[in-house]
Amino acid sequence: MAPTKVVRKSTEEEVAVVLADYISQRSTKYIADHGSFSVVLSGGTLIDTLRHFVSVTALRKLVEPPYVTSIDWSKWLIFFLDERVVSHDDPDSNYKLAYDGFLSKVPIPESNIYAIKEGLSPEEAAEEYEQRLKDLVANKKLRASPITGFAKFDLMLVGMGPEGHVASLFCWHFQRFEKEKWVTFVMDSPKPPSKRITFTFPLINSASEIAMVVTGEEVGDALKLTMGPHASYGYPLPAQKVSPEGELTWFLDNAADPPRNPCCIL
Ligand SMILES: O=C1O[C@H](COP(=O)(O)O)[C@@H](O)[C@H](O)[C@H]1O
Repeated sequence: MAPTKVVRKSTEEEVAVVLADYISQRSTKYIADHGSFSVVLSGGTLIDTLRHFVSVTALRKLVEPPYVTSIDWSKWLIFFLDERVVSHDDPDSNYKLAYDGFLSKVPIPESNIYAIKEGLSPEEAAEEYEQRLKDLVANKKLRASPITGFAKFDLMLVGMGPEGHVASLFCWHFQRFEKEKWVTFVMDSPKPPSKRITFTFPLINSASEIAMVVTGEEVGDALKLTMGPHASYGYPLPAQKVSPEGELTWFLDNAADPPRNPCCIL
């Protein structure tokens, strides 16, 4: 396992700037390596940060020069770390948030965007998404981890909830212990809407690289627990179980991790 890196910036705006550069570099690297760049998006504040009553995604710098023209978007493959079981035009849909703030502004081919299938039950939607991932691995559109056999995504962009959840893997829910399934479902998410599908930890941790993008003071307490000296004791928060085969980089702002209490300097 590669060491964890921490990139801390004063403001969320500065985080958005370094994050765009980081993603652009990874895009170049993975396309040169195997001809495509598989990116997994979270929902929540990663894709829809409410600031001054305006929705702005942490990926907003990617849709501006120089990245909007310098990145080879035709080689990107987009997946969703978790999704709410709602229609694609529902305001709760992670796909809709990602589409409105990011995907509609860059020329990623529609056929490279792997959204949840509409009109299925949560269980059916999870099975259908898992099968689609397995087919992509079988057809060599996605790589497989030589260690776990699960799909190996190039980059996952992961947010964290104020109580330490990641994807739709919540503290007191059994889904966080899943070992076999690639994608599972949730019927009673404590954060609405209740019905969701989500990547499991074995799939998440098979990734080449994970960027944890965590900004804002609401997540400060969970961040202290996740990255502080007692991180490995007791009942770990879901965020503490993020441990990819490849590199893990935390992108933080001062609101999440104030400098007077820098729990996160490794
Ligand atoms: O419900 C969700 O929550 C997590 C964290 O969201 P945040 O708004 O607290 O950052 C998010 O990563 C996930 O995709 C989403 O469905």
